[in-house]
Amino acid sequence: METEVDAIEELLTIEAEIEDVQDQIKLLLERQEKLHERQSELKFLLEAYRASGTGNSANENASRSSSLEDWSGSFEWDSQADDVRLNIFGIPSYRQNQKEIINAIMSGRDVLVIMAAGGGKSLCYQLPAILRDGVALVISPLLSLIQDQVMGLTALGIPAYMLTSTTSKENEKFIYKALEKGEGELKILYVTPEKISKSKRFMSKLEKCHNAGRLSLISIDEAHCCSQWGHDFRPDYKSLSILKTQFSNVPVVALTATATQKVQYDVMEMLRIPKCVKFVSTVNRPNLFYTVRSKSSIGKVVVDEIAEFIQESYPNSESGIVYCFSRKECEQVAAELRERGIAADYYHADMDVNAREKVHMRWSKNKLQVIVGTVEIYIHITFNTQYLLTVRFVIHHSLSKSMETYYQESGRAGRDGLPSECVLFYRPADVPRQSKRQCRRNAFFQHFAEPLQDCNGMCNNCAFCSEVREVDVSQYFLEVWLPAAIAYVSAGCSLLYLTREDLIKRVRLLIVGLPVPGHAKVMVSLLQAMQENDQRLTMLQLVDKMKNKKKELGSDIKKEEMEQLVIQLILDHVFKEEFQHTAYATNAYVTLGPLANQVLQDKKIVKLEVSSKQKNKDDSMKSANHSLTFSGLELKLDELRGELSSGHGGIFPHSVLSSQQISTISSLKPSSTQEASSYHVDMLLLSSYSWHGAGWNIIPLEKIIGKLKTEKYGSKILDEIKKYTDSGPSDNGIEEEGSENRASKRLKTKKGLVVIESSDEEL
Ligand SMILES: Nc1ncnc2c1ncn2[C@@H]1O[C@H](COP(=O)(O)OP(=O)(O)OP(=O)(O)O)[C@@H](O)[C@H]1O
Ligand SMILES: [Mg+2]
Repeated sequence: METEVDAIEELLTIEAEIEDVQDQIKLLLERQEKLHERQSELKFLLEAYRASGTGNSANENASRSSSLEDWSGSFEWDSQADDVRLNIFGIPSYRQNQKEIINAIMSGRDVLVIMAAGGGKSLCYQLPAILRDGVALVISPLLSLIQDQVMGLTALGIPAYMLTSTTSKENEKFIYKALEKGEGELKILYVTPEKISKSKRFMSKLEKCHNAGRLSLISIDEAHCCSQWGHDFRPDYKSLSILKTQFSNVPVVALTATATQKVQYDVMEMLRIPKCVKFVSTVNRPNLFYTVRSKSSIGKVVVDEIAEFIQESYPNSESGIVYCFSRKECEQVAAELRERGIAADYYHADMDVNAREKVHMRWSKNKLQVIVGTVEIYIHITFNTQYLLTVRFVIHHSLSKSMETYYQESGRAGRDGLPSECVLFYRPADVPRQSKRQCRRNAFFQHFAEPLQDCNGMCNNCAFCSEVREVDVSQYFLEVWLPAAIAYVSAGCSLLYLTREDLIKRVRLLIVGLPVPGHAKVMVSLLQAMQENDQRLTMLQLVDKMKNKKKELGSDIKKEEMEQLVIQLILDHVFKEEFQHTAYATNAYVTLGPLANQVLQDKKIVKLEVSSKQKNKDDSMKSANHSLTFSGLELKLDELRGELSSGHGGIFPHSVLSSQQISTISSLKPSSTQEASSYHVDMLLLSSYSWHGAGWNIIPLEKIIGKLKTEKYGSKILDEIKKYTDSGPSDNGIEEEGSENRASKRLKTKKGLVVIESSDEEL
């Protein structure tokens, strides 16, 4: 005879099984979505092949086999490349894929590079540009980016020029002569895409350069601008297709930090490089700590929290960016941050050039700690990237327009590879899309179709557990479910004659009490009714309409919870989002999804996750304080690079010594400029973080910063080290650590599970 306990047990088993089935459905739906996406990409690609007449199996085979080629082996230019890398660029070792990309370009192949922001894409084309004979043409979307690159290269003694509206007549003459006649020293020439599409004169000079065999390579930076599917489509990038047509034997290198599969195909098609070798590095930025915080609906409270976060985490005025939704909001937030004692100013497209330049200057001289910018298109690249190298935190006061944009914007933090933070203030009302309670960086992996990687506790969900209570909103609250089931069984109903499905149905009917359907069902019915009347609703409109259903619901549910419910329904495929793009905005509508009927027919349980401990989030924010500050010798070297940069025509301090180089020098404390022993120093450098301290000062400075910088600044740097070491050990008597080590140790001890060990990414 079945007892009450048996029935409850069986009920629980069924519940678990149903959940399991639902999870599987969810996975299958996700898979279906991916397959659809891939299907449309392939169709698109085939069309493109047919249109450009390049679609034949030989090409496809060539493209496929290219990915099998080994680009990491030995090549004749290896030692020359190593020499340029270290002695001109001052870079001690390659990062992931850099060597392979350089080898492919040097072999004359077209290349597509997808590499994270700050991953080191520039070196991939700049190094071959130096090694190959002739002039390399670089197309970059913005003047400020171009100025930034040319200034950096000039500081390294590389003959780089730009041909833009700001180029002097004298330089223009020099450039044209160099292109036409090969006179003068010109290795890298930067232009905007408009130069290609609009200047016949330039194109004819370029043709002459090519005819004389002097066009060494063509590099297209921020290549996602080619694609209408990308977040920064630039019509002028379309005209770049002419380059491969006209200069078919010159290798084309397309580089971008963000490109979904669709965008990648678009870029290949647009630039006519179907046989290119593709290098996709992970989107992961292991040095960035991601936090999502709930955002108060009261503006002042949000600014209070931002100010408190900055002051507590970055007391030494480390730089950061705050992104806001509108220009007005930018100005307001900047003013409110100033009122709270933070050196902040706004930066947006409506400002005149002088005002913007002023902000640049104050920022570069460390007079401004925070730039408040708009999340509008281009902001992430309009700002001179050299200033961004030492950005320690990026705060989103408002959500970005898309995942790509968020990745780009937040990726402005920690471009020097050192620990940095990205904080997103989120209200469900901002946009109906949110990652579930899962690892924050998984959202990137999923979006860019990359296999999941370990977060290493570098986001607030993985680093700090928070208590989550699940509430069943499909019918009625979970708390009512079991007691009612027990009551039903106790009432003496014989359940033995019922099928499992019947059992569930009946128990549900009893719990629901028929006239009181759950919130999820009411919401789905409401949306269905609206759709039947051809009306579209945004999330806010839907939530608003739900307020009128209070009677039907029989209980109160807060607006925020209602918003959260919409999101949960989207995640559960009960609803789906539909985006409508206009020139100025993207409208997001909520529509019925594939599982809507399941809810209407009481076949699907919707559980709402309600965080019961807000405090955890706040604690996590405080614990996430792992700001990077210089101390001891690092501070001295930081001051020295400031002096040297202003003494060398106002170049960026970073061009003299990068923060990583400062860190390495402070750890290794070299005592000579040149090598005196036959150690395999590269190996030592790779492991320097664990071996720093007494005894390793046999490593010459030249091996850390390269010949060129050593010649220019070596004696001053060694003087500084000597002065510092002669003045005795630090006050507290503890062996000094590199800032990176301090930061990672702090992370380790505070959170118990965060590991940022030195890796091949870090030196
Ligand atoms: N192998 C390396 N080791 C150390 N630092 C490197 C290495 N390669 C590049 N860098 C440095 O990393 C920083 C970022 O490089 P770069 O500007 O090329 O990034 P990017 O990939 O073009 O990023 P973005 O998408 O933001 O333009 C620069 O300071 C560069 O000198
Ligand atoms: Mg770049």
